[in-house]
Amino acid sequence: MTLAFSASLAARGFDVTLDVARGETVAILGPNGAGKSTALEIIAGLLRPDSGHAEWDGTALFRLDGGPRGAWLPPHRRGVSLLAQDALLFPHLSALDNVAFGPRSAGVGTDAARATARTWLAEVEASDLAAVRPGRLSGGQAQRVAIARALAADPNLLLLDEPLAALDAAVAPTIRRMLRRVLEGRTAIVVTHEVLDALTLADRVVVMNRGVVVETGQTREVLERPRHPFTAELAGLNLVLGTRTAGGMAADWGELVAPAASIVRGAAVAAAIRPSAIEVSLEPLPGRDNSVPVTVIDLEPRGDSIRVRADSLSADVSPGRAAALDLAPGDRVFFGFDGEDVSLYGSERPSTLR
Ligand SMILES: Nc1ncnc2c1ncn2[C@@H]1O[C@H](COP(=O)(O)OP(=O)(O)OP(=O)(O)O)[C@@H](O)[C@H]1O
Repeated sequence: MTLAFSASLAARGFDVTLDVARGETVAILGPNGAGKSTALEIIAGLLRPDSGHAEWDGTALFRLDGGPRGAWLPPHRRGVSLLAQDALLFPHLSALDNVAFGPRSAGVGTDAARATARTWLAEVEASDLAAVRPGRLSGGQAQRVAIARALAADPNLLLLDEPLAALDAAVAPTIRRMLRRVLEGRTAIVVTHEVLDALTLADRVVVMNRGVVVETGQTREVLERPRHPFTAELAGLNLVLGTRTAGGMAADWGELVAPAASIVRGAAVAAAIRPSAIEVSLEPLPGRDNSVPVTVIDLEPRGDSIRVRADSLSADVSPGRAAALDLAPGDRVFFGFDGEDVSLYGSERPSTLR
């Protein structure tokens, strides 16, 4: 591991261990207040944890575990560049000089620093903005310049805190594509609460909630086969935990029909079901492999569909279907889906939860 990090900070309920390998992009995914920014601030050296240690390639960034070998490297000596959520550009400097600021601070001469800055502006497809002052940049343009500025410091480790959150929906995809290219082969941690960012930018994902890591692994594997209810919620999937039976699985609220030939009976299993695969009906659905009686808890508009949250599962229906069913909280209805709509897998992830 290139970065080995472990820290706790009681005031923020934060207790996290994570690693990043050289050339790897790791996404930290989680809701507001999960501790994602706290992790970046501690790694960058802006915040001191109560205890813990972090090493980069064997060199201590900090070691606060007591004893005589304590260490605390100041932020500018860590080789870490943090693009914070509120990355402000210097208003009185052109985009080029904003990007040249890092190399200049490191002692590089003006011309050489500007040459470096031009390279990084080109890297983020913003060469044409070199002479423009920040006040005249759009949100997307300013973010390109801020990313170039973070890269121009030539960090070993790049930390990006919600790099796409402040951007218009129309601009985010082009910046996301640019970031994907820029991050290729770089060692980086990207904080996000968007599953799409994790899927497009990260090799591995660390899911956090309330200051702790709840799940980690290869991005696609974690998001398609969540083991933790919280990850399933982020991924927009129903997660059912239970035990493998002959025909599928036993959940605490009943039996689910699902194919999964390779999992032995009695094993702890998880099932993921897309809400859009579930049919909602006022009557039992004998034609479907599964017809689960549920109680509606609430209805929530989601894009062009309505999410029907029930006690055990959630289903997405069209607004027309929701109106036809005249659904309301407390209603008893049936959720129908077939075995082939259920993705069944072992619920343990022993090797990747590090
Ligand atoms: N400056 C601060 N002083 C004290 N507590 C803080 C401070 N900043 C954050 N916290 C608390 O620390 C916890 C973790 O917050 P943090 O900002 O790291 O979460 P986050 O996952 O980055 O959330 P967001 O997505 O909202 O940025 C929260 O309980 C938060 O209230």
